[in-house]
Amino acid sequence: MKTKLYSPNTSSLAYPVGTTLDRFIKLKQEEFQFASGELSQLLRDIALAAKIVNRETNRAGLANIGGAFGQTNVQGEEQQKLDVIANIRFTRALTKGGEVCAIVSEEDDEVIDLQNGSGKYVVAIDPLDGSSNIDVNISIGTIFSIYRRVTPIGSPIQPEDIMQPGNQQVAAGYVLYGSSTMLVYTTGHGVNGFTYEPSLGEFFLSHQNMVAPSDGNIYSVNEGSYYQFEAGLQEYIEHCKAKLYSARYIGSLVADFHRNLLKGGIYIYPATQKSPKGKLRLLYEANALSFIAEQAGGKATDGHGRILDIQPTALHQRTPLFIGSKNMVDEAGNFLKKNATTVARKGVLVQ
Ligand SMILES: O=P(O)(O)OC[C@H]1O[C@](O)(COP(=O)(O)O)[C@@H](O)[C@@H]1O
Ligand SMILES: [Mg+2]
Ligand SMILES: [Mg+2]
Repeated sequence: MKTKLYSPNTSSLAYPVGTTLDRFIKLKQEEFQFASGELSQLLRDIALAAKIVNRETNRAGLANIGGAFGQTNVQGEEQQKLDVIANIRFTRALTKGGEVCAIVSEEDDEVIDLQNGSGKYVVAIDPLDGSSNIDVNISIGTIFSIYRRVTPIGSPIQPEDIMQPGNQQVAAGYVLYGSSTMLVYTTGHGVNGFTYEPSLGEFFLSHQNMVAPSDGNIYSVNEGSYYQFEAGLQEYIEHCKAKLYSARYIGSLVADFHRNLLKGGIYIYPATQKSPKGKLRLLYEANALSFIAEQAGGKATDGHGRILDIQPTALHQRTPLFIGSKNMVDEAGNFLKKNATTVARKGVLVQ
């Protein structure tokens, strides 16, 4: 019997599979009559740094750049050597690129003011996400958000340039250093993914117009903290089990998010007794992925309201995150609403 080879239906795709990231960015820019090209260049700068971090990640075990750096960051978390290296690589690329005036990074206590009079953009970045997974060879990532500064270009940076809600992002993306390395981004016109071909040193369009399934059967939450979850969430998790959903949790937000974006599912990092505001950071983790989720037709909340509408009040602010397939995020929210007590049914008090 002859085997029928799988061939994707490419008739609805606007760009050929295999278009390079550079070319894609250029073609996209041409679609917007007044685009100046600076945002395009900024995306290229990020892609370049991602290639370098990809190389460092791949050789971490050989080049003595795995393991702890020996210091803690502003959130009191132990920095890994690769956290520091990735931070240097991305901030260097953004500084040299010339389009950025300020950077907020997980690894820096304060805003990095680049003193760049012509920089129009502010970038918030988690240079290396899931860093506890580096030394055990499990997928890690980078997450970035891009904002246009709101005060006049050339004037000193002001807090309102930095503390913008996620609904003001002009672009956001992530890099997944996984079984292959991918860059996924949005500029508010859908979501596209590019796979890195290391021998050619290029990202190629592989996932055009990504669409999040509106339903799914994967739930991703650190169930080790179950006894610290509020009652409504405990009930939602039991509902997932009753429905025989699959539990999948890598412990790298980018990887967990990416899987659920492709397959359908929900990722939850809720408030716990240990972390009453959750663990994830609004500015450089939740906002970017929420923008991407919405652009792909998914949803992101803090369990109650839209992540992208949260007005930040602190640079390293944390937020609970419920993100992924729209119907699943809605359903989880309904469980929280139905049982609004913050007391766990089994276990301890959350607040
Ligand atoms: O171990 P936990 O508490 O489940 O936390 C896992 C979460 O923490 C993070 O690792 C935080 O990211 P960083 O590595 O950038 O600090 C997320 O990627 C991940 O989803
Ligand atoms: Mg992170
Ligand atoms: Mg990090």
